Amino acid sequence: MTVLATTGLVAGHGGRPLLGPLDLSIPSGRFVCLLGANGAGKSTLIRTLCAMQAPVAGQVHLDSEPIHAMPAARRARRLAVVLTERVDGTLMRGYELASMGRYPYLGWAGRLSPEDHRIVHEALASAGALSLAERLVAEMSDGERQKIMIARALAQQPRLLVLDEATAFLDLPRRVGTMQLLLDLAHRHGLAVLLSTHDLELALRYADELWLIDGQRRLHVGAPEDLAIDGVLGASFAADGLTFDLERAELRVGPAGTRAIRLEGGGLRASWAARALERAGYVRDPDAALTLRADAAGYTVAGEGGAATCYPTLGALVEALRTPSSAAAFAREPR
Ligand SMILES: Nc1ncnc2c1ncn2[C@@H]1O[C@H](COP(=O)(O)OP(=O)(O)OP(=O)(O)O)[C@@H](O)[C@H]1O
Repeated sequence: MTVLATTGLVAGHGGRPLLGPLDLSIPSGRFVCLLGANGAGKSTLIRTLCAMQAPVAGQVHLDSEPIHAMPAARRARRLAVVLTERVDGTLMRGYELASMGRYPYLGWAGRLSPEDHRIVHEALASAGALSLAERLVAEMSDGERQKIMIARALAQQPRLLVLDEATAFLDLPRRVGTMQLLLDLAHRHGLAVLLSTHDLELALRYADELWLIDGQRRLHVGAPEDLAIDGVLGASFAADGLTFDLERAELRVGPAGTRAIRLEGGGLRASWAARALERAGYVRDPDAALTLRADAAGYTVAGEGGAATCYPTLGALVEALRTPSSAAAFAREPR
């Protein structure tokens, strides 16, 4: 079921178009990641989708209702937004801040019912923030505060959860944890989730769908794997001098290596040896005269003539390959 839909949406500032026209949609249960370079227009699009700014043209519908005309309280019961901006009310404790998510549901007295408290508790648990309930928000780390903000958003019981660079200040384990949480919220709880991020590799791994803004401010939509195979990902990053490695699903600075080497062996040692070779400026070529054998004995480099040198670690191998004298010696091995 479609939660968010746009028709002919043009997003921009002061009547000047930046992106669009866009026909986008997010059904319930889908986790979408919005990617694009600095200044591509991610925040502009997110703010427009969430009715925080007016569209230059077109419409945004939330549950089939035009979002820009929706009364704020009703919108807040369906849409929760997590921004990177610092929160006010830092004298609050975690529980109090999370419970603000219930405000759109409270009557004139503004009292939380036992049911509201249960929902706040559940939201804190889902966001992995129960242990932060009694902590002062002012004394929380960025990552801890982010968890409370996600708990507050969940306490709103939204159908659509939108996060603008919500993982930006988190360390890697917490970024991975947040991505997993967002995926679970979509797949297990049926939320439609939209996250803008610069984290390409995590987005590739976790998103059901990518919205990718390229250098010409065109928006490409598709499953991460389809955008990779179609070359859209590669083309989008080429302008920044980056190469998208299709085999390994990651970005690389500059072109692939120039010296050819044949890699023998299997398992973990060989796959990590492949990475190390790339770092040392080598490309794998099954017909190359130079060979690296990765096995339990170590990493053995040999020219066609048979003279071989064994290195105990990949660090030692890369160092040798990078040293001009030994690289030249390998190259001189008789063919
Ligand atoms: N209030 C504003 N008025 C006019 N132009 C703006 C305004 N806010 C942003 N812009 C411009 O719109 C463009 C897109 O900005 P936006 O913040 O949407 O990009 P972004 O993709 O979120 O970037 P970043 O990754 O750096 O956060 C930029 O050129 C920016 O200067």
